[in-house]
Amino acid sequence: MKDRNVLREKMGVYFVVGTQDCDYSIERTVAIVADALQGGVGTLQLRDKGSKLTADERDELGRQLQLLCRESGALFFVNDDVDLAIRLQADGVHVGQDDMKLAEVREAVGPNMYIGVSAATIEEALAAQTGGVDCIGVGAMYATSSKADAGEPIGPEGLRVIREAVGRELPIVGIGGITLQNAAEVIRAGADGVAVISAITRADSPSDAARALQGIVRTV
Ligand SMILES: Cc1ncc(COP(=O)(O)OP(=O)(O)O)c(N)n1
Ligand SMILES: Cc1nc(C(=O)O)sc1CCOP(=O)(O)O
Ligand SMILES: [Mg+2]
Repeated sequence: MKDRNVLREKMGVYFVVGTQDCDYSIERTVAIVADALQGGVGTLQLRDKGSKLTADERDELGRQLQLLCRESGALFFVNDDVDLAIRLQADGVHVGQDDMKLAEVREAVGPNMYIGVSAATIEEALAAQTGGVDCIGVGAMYATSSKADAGEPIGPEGLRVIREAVGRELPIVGIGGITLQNAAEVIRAGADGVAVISAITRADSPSDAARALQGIVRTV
């Protein structure tokens, strides 16, 4: 059953990943996720943008990652692919401004799946809130090399004005270029958590990186 407070808590360290972030290797992706979950990742999003996987391979990867999440008590989200989220009965699905519209996603997934939407402006965030979204991914916070079509960085000030506009109730994560060095200012600007790819996939130890991010989120 959906619970906004559980979602807010588990979004503290939100790990977004696909094989394209892990040398296009399914085994490496699974190993990095397993290690990162040990470090305290509370939400995992499968974001497969590589198109190098067959549909069956993507489903199987999703199943493996979902099982790891269940074992560690983390939430499992699917990016973009609403049908995959439904097939796996994921905890949540994330869509951007150019993906399936929020109302259609809700119609497709029903009332019990979390829906996250991307927002870079107050207008986008308020439209998502009015449409009944469960959480927002705000970005790009900083320059990122993990998403070729990320927009201009909005920085902590961009997130702060979105937080002011939507109020305290709606869970928000910052995303895009977030590192151990700048995560604190994202939380201080009003985010409930940080969504990252490279801060974990490129760390020597994914679990240590996740643990360090969790420490920052909890103490700021
Ligand atoms: C938590 C979170 N926030 C934002 C995004 C970006 O979604 P989108 O704008 O649809 O871009 P793609 O990820 O699909 O390239 C996200 N995935 N997760
Ligand atoms: C998936 C994604 N969405 C973004 C947005 O701005 O909406 S930025 C981004 C990539 C995040 O990767 P990294 O932590 O390595 O910068
Ligand atoms: Mg998308």
